[in-house]
Amino acid sequence: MHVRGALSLDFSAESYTHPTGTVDAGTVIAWIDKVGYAVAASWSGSFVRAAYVGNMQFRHPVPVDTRATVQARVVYTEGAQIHVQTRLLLPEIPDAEGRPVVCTDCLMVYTAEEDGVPQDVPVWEPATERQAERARQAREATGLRAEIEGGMAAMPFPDQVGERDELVTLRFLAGASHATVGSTVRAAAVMRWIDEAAAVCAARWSGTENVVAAFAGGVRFVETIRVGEVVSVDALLVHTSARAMHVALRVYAARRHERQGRVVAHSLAVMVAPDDGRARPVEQWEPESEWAAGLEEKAVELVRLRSEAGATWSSV
Ligand SMILES: CC(=O)SCCNC(=O)CCNC(=O)[C@H](O)C(C)(C)COP(=O)(O)OP(=O)(O)OC[C@H]1O[C@@H](n2cnc3c(N)ncnc32)[C@H](O)[C@@H]1OP(=O)(O)O
Repeated sequence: MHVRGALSLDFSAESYTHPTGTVDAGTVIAWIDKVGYAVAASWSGSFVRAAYVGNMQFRHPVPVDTRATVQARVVYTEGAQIHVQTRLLLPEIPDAEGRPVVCTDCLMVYTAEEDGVPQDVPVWEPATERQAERARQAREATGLRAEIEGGMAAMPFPDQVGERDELVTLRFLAGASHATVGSTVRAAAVMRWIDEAAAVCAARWSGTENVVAAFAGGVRFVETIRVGEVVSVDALLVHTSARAMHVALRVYAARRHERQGRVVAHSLAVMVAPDDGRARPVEQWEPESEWAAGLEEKAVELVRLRSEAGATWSSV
């Protein structure tokens, strides 16, 4: 049955493009964005742009050559914004209750635009109690998100790091294959670059090639990136717990003849080195300067706030 404002699509990754046997977070996010985008665009009847990609707890790996279903539905609208709840499940793999295992879920916020100008969208009217509850949660999450975003923007990245600090910068050229309508780069492409930079940073620190994202703390897109621009992603290790690495991420874009990039997005990720399906212990990192200690404290608090926001969201 077709429900307006909702869509479900199936995906599968092949083993020759994913030699580790499981699907990377960048690909998973690209699938989720495809379905979320389609739902938001069909709801608004216009072009939409991702303004925010919510927190994702990656609870279960997605194996290659296995059907993965992404479901998305509108849960709230406000002016030009469309809030879309998404989740990825594996119909062929049952959880403890015999239902398809849910690998991750996430809230996406899209803005409807016409020639770069935000356009109000038809109002989403909840028809059931559960829909009303989800709309209420989305409305409330807006306030918490603003608090988190303020904290992210205030996180100072250092100009220079110490010897024991792990800072990785990856650079990409935004190409036509990364673009959406209007020659700006898709959210999913930025998310993939962020995941790749976080993975290299965590791999270097842990000394193991196989690292995966256990948690991706939402991405706030501050500005658009245009095709042809040079995109740099800074990934900085800011905290270790016994088995996990917190990585702060900042994305810059610059026209190719410019040296100084502008900040276009920021995020936080929790990476682990899995061994037989469980995270294994990692070497501990200690902040060696005042700024590093400040950054660590802030990052841990933000990941906690973000995890809480995600947990509240997924409980309905
Ligand atoms: C949908 C997708 O799968 S996208 C693809 C990319 N990601 C993946 O494939 C990962 C899929 N998930 C998995 O395979 C498993 O959940 C694993 C390997 C990540 C983790 O397995 P477990 O060891 O059982 O997970 P567990 O919940 O104990 O967490 C491991 C560590 O990460 C930390 N961690 C996980 N999520 C968070 C979070 N949101 N905030 C802070 N720390 C976190 C835990 O605290 C723990 O560290 P600690 O022991 O130092 O406290």
